[in-house]
Amino acid sequence: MLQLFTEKFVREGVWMASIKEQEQARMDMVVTKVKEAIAKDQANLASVEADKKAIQADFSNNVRIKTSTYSGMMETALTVRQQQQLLQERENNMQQASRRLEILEKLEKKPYFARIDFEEEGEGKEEKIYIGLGSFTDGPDKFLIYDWRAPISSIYYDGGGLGEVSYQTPDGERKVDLRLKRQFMVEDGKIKVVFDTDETVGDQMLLEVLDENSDTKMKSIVTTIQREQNKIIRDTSSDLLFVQGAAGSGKTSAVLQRVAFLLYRYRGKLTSSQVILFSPNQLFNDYIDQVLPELGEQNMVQLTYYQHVKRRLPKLHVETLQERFEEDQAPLKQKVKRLKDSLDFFKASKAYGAYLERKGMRFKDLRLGGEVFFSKAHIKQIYYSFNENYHLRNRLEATKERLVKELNGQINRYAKSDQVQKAIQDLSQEQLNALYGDHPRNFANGEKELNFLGRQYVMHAFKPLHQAIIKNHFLSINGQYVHFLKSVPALVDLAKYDLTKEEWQLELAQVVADLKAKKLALSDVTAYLFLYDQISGKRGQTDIKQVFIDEIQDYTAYQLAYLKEEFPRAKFTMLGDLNQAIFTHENSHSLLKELGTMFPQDKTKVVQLTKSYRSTQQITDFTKEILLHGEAVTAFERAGEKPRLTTAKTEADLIADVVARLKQNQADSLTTAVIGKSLAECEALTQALRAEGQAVTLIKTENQRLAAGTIVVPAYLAKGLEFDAVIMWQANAKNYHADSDRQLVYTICSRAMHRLDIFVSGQVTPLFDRIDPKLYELITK
Ligand SMILES: Nc1ncnc2c1ncn2[C@@H]1O[C@H](COP(=O)(O)OP(=O)(O)OP(=O)(O)O)[C@@H](O)[C@H]1O
Repeated sequence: MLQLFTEKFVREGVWMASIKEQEQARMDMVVTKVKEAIAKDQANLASVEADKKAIQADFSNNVRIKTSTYSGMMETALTVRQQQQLLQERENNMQQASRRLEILEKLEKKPYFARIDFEEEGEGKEEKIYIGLGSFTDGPDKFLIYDWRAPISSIYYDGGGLGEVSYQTPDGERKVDLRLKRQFMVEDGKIKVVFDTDETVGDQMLLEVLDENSDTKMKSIVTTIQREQNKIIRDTSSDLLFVQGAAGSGKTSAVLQRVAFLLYRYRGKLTSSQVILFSPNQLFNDYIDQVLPELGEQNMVQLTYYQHVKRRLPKLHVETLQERFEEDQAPLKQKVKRLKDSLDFFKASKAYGAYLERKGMRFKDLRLGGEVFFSKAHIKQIYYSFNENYHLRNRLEATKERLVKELNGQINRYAKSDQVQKAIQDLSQEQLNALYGDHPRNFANGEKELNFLGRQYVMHAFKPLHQAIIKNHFLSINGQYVHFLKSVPALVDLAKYDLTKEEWQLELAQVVADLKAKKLALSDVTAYLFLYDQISGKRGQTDIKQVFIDEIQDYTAYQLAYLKEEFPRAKFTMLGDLNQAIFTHENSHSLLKELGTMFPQDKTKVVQLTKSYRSTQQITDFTKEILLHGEAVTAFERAGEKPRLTTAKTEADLIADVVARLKQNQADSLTTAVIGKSLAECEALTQALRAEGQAVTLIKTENQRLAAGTIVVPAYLAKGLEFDAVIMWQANAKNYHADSDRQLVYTICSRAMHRLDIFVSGQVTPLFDRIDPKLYELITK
C-alpha cells in the first residue's frame, strides 16, 4: 500500500516537474516579448520627450511677444495657446507611455500568476488564458496575458472546484466549463512553484502567502483573492456596499483591490482623484499606500475623518484621537453622545435648517474702524425681507448682494463729501498714483477725475468691510450653533435618549464654555459644520464618484449622513467589523439599521466575510472567544503556537519576560508590536524596555511612520495594522473591565499574525473568563 502511495507521489512529482518546464518555456517566451515591448516603449518615450523639448525650444526661439497692437496681442495669444495644446498633448502621451512602461516592467518580473483552461458555452473549443497584473497582447486580440480585472479573469477567483461556473460581463452573465486552474509562484521571471487546484489542494498558494512575514507596508492580494472577496471587488450595482467582516478577513485588502478594479472598469470615466478613502488614522494611511502603486494604479485621495473636518475649522481645537479615546466618559456624557451621534440629531439639524428659512438667524454687526456700519438688526431685516421661495443659500446670497449694493451707495455718497475731497488734495503724488492704478488718465473733466479719485479713496478705506461681507463675517456660527442646541428639546424627544431638559441645559453650558475656549468635541464638530453648510449653502462635492470608508464602526450615524450630503453623487463602500467598535461601543450595532434608512433598499448590498486570514488558527480560535458572538468567525487553517498568557504579581516581575519574548521573536525573525492601552502606559514601558537594552520605537502619534523592528503602540493607533507577533501589555482588570472594552481587547489581540503573548500583573481582565483554558497556555510567575 505504502509503495503504491509513494509511486503515486513520485509519478505526480515527475509530472508536475515536466509541467513546470513547459510552463517556464512559455513564460520565457512571454518575458522576451515583454522585454521587446519595453525597449520599444522606452524608445517611444524618449522620442516623445525629445519632441516635447523641441516644441519648448521652438517656442522660446520663435515666438515674439507682440503687445504694441491689438492684432499683435491676439496673434501672440493664439500662438501661445497652440503651443500649450501641443505641449499638453505630448505631456498626456508621456504620462500614458510611462504608466504603460511601469506595468510592463512589473510584467517582466512576474508576467502572470495563474492560468485557466475552459470552454465557453456554445463555443465548442477549449481556451486557455494566463492572468497577470495587466493585459499584454502580441498583435490585435492576441492576449498573452489577461488583466486580472477582465471579466473572464473572474472565474479564476470565483473558485470552488472545476466544472460549470459563470461570470459577469457588461452584457450579462456567461457560462463556462472550467477545466483547469493553475497557479504560479514566480520570482524574477522564474516559476518557483506550480499548483493545480482541485479539491485536495485548494488553498496551497494562500497558505504560502499567509505564512510570510509582515511588513511595514501592506501588500496586494491579487494572486489569491477569495471568492467572497471577489464579489466585493467586482460589485458595480450598489449605491451602498456594506462589508461586515471579522478581524483579518481581508476587508481592507479587498477594498483596495476594488479601487483598482473600478479604475480599470471605468477607465476614461473615473480617475483616482474622484475616489476618496477615509481611513481610521494617518498611520494606517501610510501602511496601505503601496497597494495601488503595486497594482499599477495611482493612489486615491486618502484622509481621516478628523483631517477632513479639521481643515475646515483651522481656528478651533478639535478633539484629537488620543483625547477622544482616553477621556473618561461620565454617564451623562455618554447619553448626550448617543443623541448627538444619532440620525435623529441629523434630522433635527435639517429641521432646524428649514426653520431658519423663516426666523431664528443670528447675525453680528459689521463694523468699520470700531463703529457699527451695518447693524445685526438691519442685516436680519434684509435677510428675512425676501419671499418664502428663497432658501437659505439664496437668502444669504441676496443679503450679501444687498449689503454690497448699500455699501456702494455709501461709497458714492462719501466719495463726493467735502471731507474726502479735502483728504485727496492732501495726498502725495505717490499716494495718488496708487489710487489711479492702471486706470487710463484721460478723464472728460476735472470733476470726473475728482469723483473717480474720491471713489477709489473710499473704496480703499471700505475694503475690509467689503471683504467681511463677501466672507460672511456677519454670520454668527457659534451663536447659531448654541441656538440650535437650545432648540433641540423642541426637535428631538430627549426622553428617548434618557435625557431630561435640565441635563440638556448642563450640556449646553459645557458647549458654550468649550466654544469660548475655542474648542469643540468631535461629536459636535459635524453638527457644527453641517449647520454652517446649510446656512452658507455649500454645495456637495459632485465630482467625487466613489467614497470608501474603512472601520465604519467608529463612525456615527450623524457623520455618515453628513458624508452622504457632502458627496451627493458618490457610491459608497463601507467596511467594518461591528465587533471592533472602539469609539462608538454599543451604538455600532444600531448603525447598520440606521444606514438602512439612508440608502434605497434595492441599491444596498451587505456582504459578510467570516473567514479570518490574518492569524493562525490558534490565534483566531482564541480571539473569537473574547467576543460574545464570536462563533460566526472561522479561522483559516494555518497552524501555529497557542497564545500565551503570562501573569505575575508586579509589573517589574514581567519586564524580564517581555524582554525574553522580544529576543525570541527576533531570533525567529518575527517583528513584534507591543500594544498597551494608553499612551502613558506605553511611554513607561518603552523606558523600561530601553533600560533593558531593547531598541524599541514608541509610536506616539498617528503622524509617525511605522518603523521596522519592535514598536510600542497605544491600542487606538493599532487599528487596521498587523504584526508577526503581538505582545498585549497589561491586560489587567483595571484597564479592561467593562463589556464595552471587549471590542478593544479583540482588536488588540487580532493584530497578531503568527504569535500572540499577553502579559498581566495583578488581576487578569474578566473578559478572558469565558475563553476555554485549552485555547491558551497559562504561565504564572
Ligand atoms: N485573499 C487573500 N489572499 C492573501 N492574503 C489575504 C487575503 N485576504 C486577506 N489576506 C491577508 O489577511 C490579512 C488581513 O487582511 P486585512 O487587513 O485586509 O483585513 P481586515 O478585514 O481589514 O482586518 P481588520 O478589520 O482586522 O483590520 C492581511 O495580511 C491580508 O494580506
